[in-house]
Amino acid sequence: MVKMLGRSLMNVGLRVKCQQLKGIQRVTAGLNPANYGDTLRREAASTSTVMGVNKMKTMDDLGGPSFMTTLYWLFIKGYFQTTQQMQIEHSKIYGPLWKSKYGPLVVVNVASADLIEQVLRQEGKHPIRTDMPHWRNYRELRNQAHGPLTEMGAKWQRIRSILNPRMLKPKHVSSYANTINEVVTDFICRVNWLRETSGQGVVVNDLTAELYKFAFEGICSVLFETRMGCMSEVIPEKTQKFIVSVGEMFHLSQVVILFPQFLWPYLQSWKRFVAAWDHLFKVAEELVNKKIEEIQENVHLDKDVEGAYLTHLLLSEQMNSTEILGSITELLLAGVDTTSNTISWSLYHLAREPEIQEQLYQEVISVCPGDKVPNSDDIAQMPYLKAIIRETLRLYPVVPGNARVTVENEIVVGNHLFPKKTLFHLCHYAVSYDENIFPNPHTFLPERWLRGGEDKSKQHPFGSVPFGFGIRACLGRRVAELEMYLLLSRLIKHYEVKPDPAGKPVKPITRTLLCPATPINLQFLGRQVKQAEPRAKLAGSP
Ligand code: HEM
Repeated sequence: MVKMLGRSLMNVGLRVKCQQLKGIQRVTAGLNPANYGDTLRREAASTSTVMGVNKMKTMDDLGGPSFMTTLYWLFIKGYFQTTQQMQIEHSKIYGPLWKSKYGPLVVVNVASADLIEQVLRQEGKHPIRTDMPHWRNYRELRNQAHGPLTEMGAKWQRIRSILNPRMLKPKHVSSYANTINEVVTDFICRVNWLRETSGQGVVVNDLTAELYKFAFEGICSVLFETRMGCMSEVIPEKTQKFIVSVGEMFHLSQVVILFPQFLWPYLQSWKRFVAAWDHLFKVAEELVNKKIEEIQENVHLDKDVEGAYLTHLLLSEQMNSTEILGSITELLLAGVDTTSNTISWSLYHLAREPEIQEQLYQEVISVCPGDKVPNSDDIAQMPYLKAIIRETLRLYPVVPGNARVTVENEIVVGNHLFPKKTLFHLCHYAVSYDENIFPNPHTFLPERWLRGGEDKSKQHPFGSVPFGFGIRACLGRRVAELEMYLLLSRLIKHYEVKPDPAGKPVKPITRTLLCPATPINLQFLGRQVKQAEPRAKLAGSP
């Protein structure tokens, strides 16, 4: 029966090898999460025998470091800032599934694509990442609403059903291209100004800090059709403080969580964490209120009320204003460090690998010759550009370790039965460097993502999932991709990037999100564009 199923699947063109028949059972069962779990359970029971009696392994049978050993790794061996690397080291010691203890909290670490797939396919109807007690505690303290990042259960599902359409549907997302392109144009002008004022020829220092401004400006233009002045020579203080607060909040997040909750009110880091959130909510509130006033004015003047994301949210009246504020704050916050860190790493590698950069340049000018500015349709014809972003996210997944708490059922993962409420840490960073899935894992090889490429056909669908999986996956994925494609294609069209001659290799660190440990400084050499784009004329030759 299974063989017949295998044959028919091959007949309809699915490339499934015969030895993966077990996989077929799971893939087909995976369409129904309940069956998927049952299949794993049967397999686990049939392979685990204790004194001749079938008995499934449990969490107690898992190895892993004690709390003291974990503290030793974090603070004596110095992995606190490089927990992504600790994933790799621990998986070498304990295998792909192990448990770690953080005080009373037990975390099950999962560091293989197969096992991550097993967890995610059993995540249930309302998946939960973690209960994020510190983020939730802030909202209770200030009486603020939860947004998509922090909400749970049916309430989360309701929020996503309201927020999803205009963030994820291709026709809506491509309508943001013009707005984003305006921000890109201003960024190119800013790069030109930075080169001129850096006093170091064509070097732009601390590119990531500049890209934070781009990303904030970009997400604000999508959500509010408002410009925040991030691209001007002097950045408004409030805007600059928002960007700093995002970084501060992510950084303090991983400090606060190490302490028991009753100690938080006495911690300096908790007070700073609260102050950072206060600023994020304050800026978002001002922007939401400004939009409400604009709409009211237009209604008063009997004008048509049209607009982008927030306008639709307000007009649809599906959420009250507190709920809108909770969601908008979380969207703004999620939109800053994510895209900017990714583009920083892409440019860092392109500067070091001129052949890859040249191939990208050729692709961009062949689709958009002369002064043509890429739009969404053009991007669809740039597979190499997309492969570069994909490969960047493999080497530097912004979320290096994701999580799931299984609240609905006990689940089977890797022949072990886990009770409800088990907290799984999905070690995406470690899996991204698995040489069985990605040969030469440390090499920046965009080709591996090209359709028809040898590597692509071998890849495991859960080998690199930078935007997460399933119904809880990244809400901003489509907007983030559009921003990154438009920016990278136009930057490379205008400039040849090269390493700073005085620069050193840059390594990643984890501050909840993966980011560069030291500033990325690059040279931006103007290309000889025959007909420059109007506002980017400033970006001339060096
Ligand atoms: C390179 C860019 C980005 C990457 C790699 C990224 C990655 C992720 C990942 C891994 C998750 C967790 C998904 C899961 O648990 O399965 C996530 C969630 C989320 N992201 Fe992104 N993200 C990016 C950009 C953005 C942007 C620009 C926005 C806002 C417009 C955004 C908004 C969100 C939100 C709201 C969630 C929570 C979704 C939920 O829990 O329902 N992200 N993102």
